[in-house]
Amino acid sequence: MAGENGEFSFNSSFRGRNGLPKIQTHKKAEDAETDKQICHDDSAQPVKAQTLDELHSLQRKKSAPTTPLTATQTPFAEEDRQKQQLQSISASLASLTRETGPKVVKGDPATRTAETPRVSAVSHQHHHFAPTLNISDSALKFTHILYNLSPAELYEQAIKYEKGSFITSSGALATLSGAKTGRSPRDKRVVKDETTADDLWWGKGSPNIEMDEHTFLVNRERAVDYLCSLEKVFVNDQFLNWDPEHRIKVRIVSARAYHSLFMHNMCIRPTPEELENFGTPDFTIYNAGQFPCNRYTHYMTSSTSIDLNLARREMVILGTQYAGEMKKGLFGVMHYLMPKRQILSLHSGCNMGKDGDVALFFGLSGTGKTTLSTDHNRYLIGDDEHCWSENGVSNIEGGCYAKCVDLSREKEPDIWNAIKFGTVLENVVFDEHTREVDYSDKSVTENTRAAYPIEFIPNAKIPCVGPHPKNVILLACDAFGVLPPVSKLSLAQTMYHFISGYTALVAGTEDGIKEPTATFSACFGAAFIMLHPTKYAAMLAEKMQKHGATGWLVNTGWSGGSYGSGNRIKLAYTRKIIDAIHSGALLEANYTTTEIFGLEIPTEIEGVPSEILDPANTWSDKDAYKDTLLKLGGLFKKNFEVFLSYKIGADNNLAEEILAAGPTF
Ligand SMILES: Nc1ncnc2c1ncn2[C@@H]1O[C@H](COP(=O)(O)OP(=O)(O)O)[C@@H](O)[C@H]1O
Ligand SMILES: C=C(OP(=O)(O)O)C(=O)O
Ligand SMILES: [Ca+2]
Ligand SMILES: [Mn+2]
Repeated sequence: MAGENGEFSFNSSFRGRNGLPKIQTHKKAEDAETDKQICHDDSAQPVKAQTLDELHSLQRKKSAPTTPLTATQTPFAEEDRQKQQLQSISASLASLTRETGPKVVKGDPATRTAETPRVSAVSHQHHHFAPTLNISDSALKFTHILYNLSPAELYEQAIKYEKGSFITSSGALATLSGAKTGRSPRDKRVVKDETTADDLWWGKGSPNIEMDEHTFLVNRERAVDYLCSLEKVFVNDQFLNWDPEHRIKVRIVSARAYHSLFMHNMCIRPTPEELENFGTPDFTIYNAGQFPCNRYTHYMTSSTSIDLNLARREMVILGTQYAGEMKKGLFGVMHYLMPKRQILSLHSGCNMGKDGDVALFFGLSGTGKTTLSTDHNRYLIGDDEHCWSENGVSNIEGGCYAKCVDLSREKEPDIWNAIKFGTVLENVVFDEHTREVDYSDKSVTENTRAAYPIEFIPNAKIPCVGPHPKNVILLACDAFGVLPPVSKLSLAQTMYHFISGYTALVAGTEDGIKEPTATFSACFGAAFIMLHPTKYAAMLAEKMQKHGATGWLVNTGWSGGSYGSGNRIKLAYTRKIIDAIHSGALLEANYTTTEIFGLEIPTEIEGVPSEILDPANTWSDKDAYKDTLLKLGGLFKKNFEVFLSYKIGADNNLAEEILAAGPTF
């Protein structure tokens, strides 16, 4: 109701002429009876606290011990275990040139009591080396360790201490990744030593830019010194790979709650029991994100450096806070460790039908792995990184990392609904007051992202493992608009397109890409593979043959013209195409063969207009179509030249067949 001065208020009639009604302090006699039925403020038990501090201390209680103490486990054993854990963290953070590990203590420095923290766990380590004169200042201070905090605790840390952290209307934690909003592949370095010199893929086309051991140690020291100089660091101990036989233990040391929550979501979360018995990690990341590398350091070409040392089983991150760097960095490690065990690592999404039919979705960034593997009618095994072993497929990760640009509830409901409490939302724009996210707003970056635990998808398959794949779908986002929406591939064609790894890089995921650019990225993930592409290709061919998987090429890119004149194929059509692959219907369809690429294309698919199945039909300018087709064919041929001299598999027949499976003209 509007008041005299036009101001708006509720219930203005409730107010007396002179403002608020008077409070009655004396009970009237007739009120006494009804009074007994009214629950009074003081009728409940008083709280068992004498002071406000005491009251607050009642609010929180320690988690119950997760592993019941057995006869052989005394409380002292528990203390020993805690000691070992802190010693292990201290060792992880050790300077390589001064004292051993720093004095670490668990807990938030903001909530510590006035007395000196108890560090019995670690300080005795220093005593092996009698107190020396060259002890440094850093040895005198404590580094507080925030160890495997829960999402709720990480939210509080982020909101209290990290600028740009906010809770959105759906409960997700919005955060900014800083100056870098995508990966920096040109700043990745790998230590070349006696082993890796022979094992890894180096040179033209390889993502492995070399650095020497010494320079790695320089950067490691820089990162560790930075982290130890902080009052507190976050430590996550987690797993990679849902295949229990080939599980890898990873430790992530980072400076930001954002990074800790991101990895909490993306890696496999240990149960409390698994965490108690975690022991020594197999691999450690030092993420000193906001701290740059030194450009006077050998091999450094910018202020960003992501350094991998396989012998030390360590990775150092300097000068980028983009969290995807950690996830994809570990993926690189798996691309080395798994093939050594005869397990194929895959840059693919993966899902499974009700009848147990598994499909893999290979593709570079932005081609649809996450979108298409998240399918309401199928079980999600994972959206991005998998292993294919003798046991079948397993997800490497414990979460998904979805693009949010133009995200819509209607088109991608499962991803939309996964953006809730616990999810990290990177670089999105939201309303200051309502905290509603505007997914169409690209003011910060095109590469807005959501990282959530896989169980936020309702039909996730937990544990994230499945039988051998039936369909291998290669996704390409063709910005030229000449690749058919779907083609059935022979094994040789599958290998040809797998090794080629064609797509158009769309703006966002990699730093510096502003408009779609044709790229070839071997194995649909050259930025992450460690061995020569033919090693992975040979393993894929062997596995597909052995398990009778069918290969498909799906263009999720343009139709009816190139980028600029045509349009991106409707997601609804791509989903229908994928449905027909899963159901087996597409295997039964009639096919014709295209010119130049020699691709077999179906004439009909339920729910998809037949005329779009052959791109030749969709271009109004037929000459432009042919020219563009030849242009792309030429790019494929040129790209494949470097692979001509390589042998694939045991005999060389496959290599010849593969070459013949490419464009011919
Ligand atoms: N026809 C289509 N098929 C797949 N994705 C599409 C299609 N049209 C538009 N998109 C959009 O393209 C993006 C695909 O990205 P994403 O699934 O995250 O790729 P990846 O996981 O391979 O990096 C999503 O934002 C999706 O909404
Ligand atoms: C995290 C990434 O994955 P994708 O874009 O393939 O989902 C990335 O490439 O940085
Ligand atoms: Ca993805
Ligand atoms: Mn990916």
